[in-house]
Amino acid sequence: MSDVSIPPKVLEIADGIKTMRIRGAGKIGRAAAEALKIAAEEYNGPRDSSLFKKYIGRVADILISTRPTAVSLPNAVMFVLSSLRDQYGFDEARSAIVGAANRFIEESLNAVKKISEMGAKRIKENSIILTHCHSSVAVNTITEAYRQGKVVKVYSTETRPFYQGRITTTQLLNNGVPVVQIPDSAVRYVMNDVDYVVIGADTIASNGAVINKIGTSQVALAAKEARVRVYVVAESYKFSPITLVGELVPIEFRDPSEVVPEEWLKQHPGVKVLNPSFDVTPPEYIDAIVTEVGVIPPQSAILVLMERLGWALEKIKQGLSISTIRFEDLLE
Ligand SMILES: O=P(O)(O)OC[C@H]1O[C@H](OP(=O)(O)O)[C@H](O)[C@@H]1O
Repeated sequence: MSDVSIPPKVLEIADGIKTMRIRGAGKIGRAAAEALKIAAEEYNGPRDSSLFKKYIGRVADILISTRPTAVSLPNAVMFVLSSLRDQYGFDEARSAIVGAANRFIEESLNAVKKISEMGAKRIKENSIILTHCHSSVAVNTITEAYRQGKVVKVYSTETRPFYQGRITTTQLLNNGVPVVQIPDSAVRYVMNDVDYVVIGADTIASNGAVINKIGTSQVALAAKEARVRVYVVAESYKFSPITLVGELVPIEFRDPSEVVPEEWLKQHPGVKVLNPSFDVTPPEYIDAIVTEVGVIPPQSAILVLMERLGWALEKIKQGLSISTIRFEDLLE
């Protein structure tokens, strides 16, 4: 069965996520849904539902293994796969995957729009905002607040080592928003000037802790010291069901060459480099999380999990853990 080949476009998406050509938690989730859709449409094996499900499971496993931290990835995959029913024949199974993938992508884009509108409402006139890394939800929220005439300036951190902050800076600039690029180390220096920190999230734990780009917790610490409000803008599929049963969110560590050039490392062979991609900001450092289902205090994260990801909780209760799951074995 493993002979049924996986379409090159699907492998290209998986590689794009791994190498961060495709990045940003929401985009990763939508790309995974798109990949499952392509895999279903271009399946060229026998028209047998159990072989098809096993093949889709194999694709799901490849997608999930690309990056570990953003829960939007496994949540998107689980959303699409949970459309399969035991009694489905081949055609039904194939169209269930395509339909669910389309639904995920559409609902995801709608959620981003809704959050931007709700988030912009929380910003007062004449505000100075600081953002960290590149979150498409944060960029949309800030842009919407700017269109409503509320934003006078945005500080955008460069976000070493991958410099996603430069994407934020150029996107805001293209949207007409006055933006100032700062190095990450200047966050505390400017914080007394700032009215709001607006950031995205890769994963939100059931206790309201936010896992976001490395450096976020330092930004939140500086904001707390200066009594600046911190808003997290994130879709409900960024809430992690496995954290409800005590599992930790895995933090991704990336290659040392993102931090220092390989040439420099060769010249200094004794130097060890640590390159964590994400950190954890505790709920006490966050004023509100803006989701498409409402604005909540971080301590209410569990309610979003119950309301939006009840289907995933059912699977977890049955003993499934997304971090150890192999969809290929499951979908026989
Ligand atoms: O979904 P949106 O809001 O676009 O992004 C959410 C988060 O995803 C990004 O991770 P990476 O750059 O893929 O490591 C950043 O940490 C960003 O805050």
